[in-house]
Amino acid sequence: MLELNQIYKVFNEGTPDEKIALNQISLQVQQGDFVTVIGSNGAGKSTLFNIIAGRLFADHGSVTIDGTDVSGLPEHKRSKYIGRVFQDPMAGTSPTLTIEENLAIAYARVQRRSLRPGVTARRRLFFKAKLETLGLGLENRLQAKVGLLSGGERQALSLLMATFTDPKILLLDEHTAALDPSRAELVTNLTKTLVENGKLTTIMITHNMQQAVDLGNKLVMMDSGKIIYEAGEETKKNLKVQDLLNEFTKMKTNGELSDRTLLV
Ligand SMILES: Nc1ncnc2c1ncn2[C@@H]1O[C@H](COP(=O)(O)OP(=O)(O)OP(=O)(O)O)[C@@H](O)[C@H]1O
Repeated sequence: MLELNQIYKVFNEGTPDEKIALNQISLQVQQGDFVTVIGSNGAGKSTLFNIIAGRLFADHGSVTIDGTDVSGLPEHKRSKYIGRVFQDPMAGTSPTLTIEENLAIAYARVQRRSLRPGVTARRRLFFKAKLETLGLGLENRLQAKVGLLSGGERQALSLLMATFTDPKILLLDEHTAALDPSRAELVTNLTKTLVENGKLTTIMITHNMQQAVDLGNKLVMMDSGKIIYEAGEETKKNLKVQDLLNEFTKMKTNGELSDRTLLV
C-alpha cells in the first residue's frame, strides 16, 4: 500500500516566483488499486509523482510504501519498488543500447545478486517470453538498438521494463499522450493487460478524461496543488466524463478556468 500523508512542496520559496505545488496532499492507494489522476495544467500531478518516486523530496509530509517510510530515500534506492513510464518515449530507455541490454538493466535494478546487467542464455529466454506478450514482434529483434524503434514500440518496451519486475507501485505519467491515436490505443490496451495480469498497484496521470473514466477502479482530480475530488470504487463504476466536468465546475469558485481546461 502507498500512503501519502500531508505532502507539502513549495518551489522558489521566499522569492517572487514562489509556487506552492502541493498543498497538504493525503492519499491512500491500496494494494491492486488502479488510480487515474486528472487535473489542469500546473495542478501538481508530475510533482506528486516526483515525490512518490524520490526524484524530489517534500518539504513536509511523508511517503510510506507497505508500512515503510521512504520519504528520505533517494530515487535510485526507491527504484526497486517503483516502476515509472514517462510521456516522452525517449525517457524510459537507452537509445544506443539494444532491446535486450535495456531489459537487462531494468532487470538488474531489482535483482540484488545480479550486479552486472549481463544477458545470459536463460535470461534471454525470459526476455523473449516477456516481449512476446506485447504482440509487437520485438522478441525477434533482441539485438536491435532501441533508438531504431518507433515511438509506440519504444513506449511499449518502457512499459514492459517498468512492470516485468513486479514493482510495488507503477507510475504512468501521461504515457500515451505523445503517441498517435492508434499507437496510444495499443499502449493503453497493453497497460490494461499488464496491470491486470500483474495485479499491479498503479497510478496514471492523464489529460484524457475518457481514459481516466474508462481505466482503473479509482479516480483523483487535482487543482492548484490540492486533491479537489476523489471517486472511490463504487462511484467510479458509473462515473461519466460529464460528472467530472460537473465536479470541476462545482469546485472552482473563482471561475477563472473553464471546463475545457481539463480537456487539454
Ligand atoms: N522545478 C520546479 N521549479 C519551479 N517550479 C516548478 C518546478 N516544477 C514544477 N513547478 C511548478 O509547480 C506547479 C506544478 O507543476 P507540475 O508539473 O507538478 O504540474 P502538472 O499538474 O504535472 O502540470 P501539467 O499537466 O501541465 O504537466 C506548476 O506551477 C509548475 O510551474
